[in-house]
Amino acid sequence: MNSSTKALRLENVSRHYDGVKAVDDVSLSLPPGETLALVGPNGAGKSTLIQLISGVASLTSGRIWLEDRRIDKLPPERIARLGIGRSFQTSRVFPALTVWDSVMLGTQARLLAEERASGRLKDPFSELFASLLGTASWRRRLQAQEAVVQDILQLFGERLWPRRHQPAYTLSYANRRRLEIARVLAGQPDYLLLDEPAAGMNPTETAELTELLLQLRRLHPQLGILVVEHKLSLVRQVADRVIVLNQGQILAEGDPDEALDHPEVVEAYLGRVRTRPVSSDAHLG
Ligand SMILES: Nc1ncnc2c1ncn2[C@@H]1O[C@H](COP(=O)(O)OP(=O)(O)OP(=O)(O)O)[C@@H](O)[C@H]1O
Repeated sequence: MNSSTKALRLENVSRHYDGVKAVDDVSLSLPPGETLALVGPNGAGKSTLIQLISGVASLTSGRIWLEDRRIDKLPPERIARLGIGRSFQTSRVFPALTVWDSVMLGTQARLLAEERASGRLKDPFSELFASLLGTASWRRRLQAQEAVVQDILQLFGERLWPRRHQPAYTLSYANRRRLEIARVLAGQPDYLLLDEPAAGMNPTETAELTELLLQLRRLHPQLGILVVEHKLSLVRQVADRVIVLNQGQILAEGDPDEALDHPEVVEAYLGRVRTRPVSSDAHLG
């Protein structure tokens, strides 16, 4: 979430699996500060696109850029250190770590990137000695990390803060999903990629998540968010722009109402042309 954020660009990106065109010649751009929602039926290629951007899957063809830097050949940890943080479709928290420690761990991505950029990257032994001796610089860094963790946990209201000393395995499903988002935010990414963050959440939890995303936008106006989501009430409230994927290709693009109510989109999902807008939480899957 630093001020020098650069645009994320996909140029003619494809990923094929044994003849299946999971993503087929997709070009898109996400500038800093924009929230872009990716919607489409099951199997449209949405998760694959997130896998490709985050380096978890490799491209069959095309290029991905962070401004003028090509990132599609980089491993996932390098991409994360460049400021692209992602959550997974199924929660990936470490069950035995406490909520606090899980989010603390998330602060490492940005820290490593900053130290590397400034040439102050510490080797593991000097790190260990600094922590054992409790040096002033080590204490300052710890305090800064703790302040980040506290701010992030408090974003989630009463959901995570009172549970900060509990191990993740004791959390409810919705809280584990919140924790995963908190851990990604702790890396202070410039881009946040969220894969179905509201999956499995009830309407109250979905409304809370919607409010959280709106609050994030207010607090971090430079943060670019790419959210894959089937729950259209959330999409309509948080997205500046929507891209509809179908069979790996872009079917429609525009502001939420324009894209979601496009007759071809409605027909692709519902098999008929509607005269009224797609209901707010129609499931496109
Ligand atoms: N690792 C893989 N190996 C083979 N096929 C894959 C792989 N990953 C994805 N696919 C195929 O690529 C297509 C797109 O899948 P993807 O998971 O990206 O869709 P999606 O839009 O995210 O769907 P959903 O909404 O159900 O999560 C599907 O046909 C899927 O079976």
